[in-house]
Amino acid sequence: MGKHWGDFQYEIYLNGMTGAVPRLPTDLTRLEALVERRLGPGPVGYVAGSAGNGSTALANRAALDRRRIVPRMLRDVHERDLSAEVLGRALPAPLALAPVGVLSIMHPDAECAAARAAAAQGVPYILSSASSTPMEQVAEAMGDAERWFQLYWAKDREVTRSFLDRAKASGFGVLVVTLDTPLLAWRPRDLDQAYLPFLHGVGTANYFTDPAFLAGLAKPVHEDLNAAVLRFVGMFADPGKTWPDLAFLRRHWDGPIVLKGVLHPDDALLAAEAGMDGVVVSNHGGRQVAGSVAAADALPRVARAVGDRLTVLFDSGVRTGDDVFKALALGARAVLLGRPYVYGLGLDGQAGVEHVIRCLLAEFDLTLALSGHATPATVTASDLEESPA
Ligand SMILES: Cc1cc2nc3c(=O)[nH]c(=O)nc-3n(C[C@H](O)[C@H](O)[C@H](O)COP(=O)(O)O)c2cc1C
Ligand SMILES: CCCCC(=O)C(=O)O
Repeated sequence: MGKHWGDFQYEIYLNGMTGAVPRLPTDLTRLEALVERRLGPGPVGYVAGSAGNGSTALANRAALDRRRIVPRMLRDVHERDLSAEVLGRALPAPLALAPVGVLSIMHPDAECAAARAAAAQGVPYILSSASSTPMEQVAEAMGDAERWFQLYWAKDREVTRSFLDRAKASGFGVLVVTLDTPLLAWRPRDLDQAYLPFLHGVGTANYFTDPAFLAGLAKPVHEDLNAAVLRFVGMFADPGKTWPDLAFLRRHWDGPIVLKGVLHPDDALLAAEAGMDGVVVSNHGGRQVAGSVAAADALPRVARAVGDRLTVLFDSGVRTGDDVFKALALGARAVLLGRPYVYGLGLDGQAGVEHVIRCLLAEFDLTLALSGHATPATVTASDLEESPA
């Protein structure tokens, strides 16, 4: 039997009774305001911000809020097991930390702290290509814990191939290829603050330590940072890529490949035909296409289209345990969590990320039980109803 994540609530109550109040709020939607007070509008604006007027991020929330759980009673939820099999891996819960770049703007221990927190809780950590720490260092911080690598599919084939080789050698088992960021979207909050970390060489660590990337520079990075940044900006992604190009990745990666940023059912079918193992139904947390379909609205259509052919994962807007429940009911096998863990990192480093993971899974465990389920596997579409708009 798995551990009961919900028991975390008693730990918090007992700590509180002995005078040790929890350091961070347990309602994760309160973290953003706290971290903004601590770190200021530039970094937090970058994390919290989204594309255009923010309509997609709002739609992500609305699509989850509109769906309501219809709890069932008297179904023996005394013993519960949150574990889930995802891409051949036994996970303690249907959760992974989403790939988020440039974490050094939140905390000096950056990706290593987030990765250690994920490892301590047994949750897979997905390292961004755009991390502020080289992948080898993050891997070392994680011991043998479950880690996945997110690829920004570079224009330069040699850099892509080198990233895959390095990720493999560093023990990353699943490749997550992000498709929705061939260009950076129009992001007014960052534009108005003139804040883009990459232009200062932040979030470029994997590139600036890569032999294939460095081979394209006339001078070492420390002698001409501008040239290095320009090379990064010009090649980190490739708007010219099309579906047949996936054959290259399939040839060079033995493990599971998951395509992140799929919203149209036809794209999910193309992913299956290209020999991929899964998709993440995601609109990048509303950061790419303003006016896009909400991720939770796209999810059931994608899940229905692919059936058992692909593993369907979900992110964009998950903030609570009931959101995790709803995503599973809409057809996801597991969810990725983005901004909340980044705020936890900004507020309290590794401990802050662990706090966020434990709160989310405690709330999920209790929601599951109180809705009549002892395991995520029994949650289906019939557990939800859509409230009238
Ligand atoms: C600051 C920030 C940086 C991100 N960087 C990446 C990245 O490097 N690669 C990627 O695939 N997704 C990236 N994402 C998107 C997340 O992986 C994820 O899709 C999104 O945050 C999920 O939405 P949520 O924040 O509402 O949970 C980033 C998101 C944020 C907020
Ligand atoms: C250069 C890639 C940007 C990182 C990212 O994915 C985001 O800010 O959403």
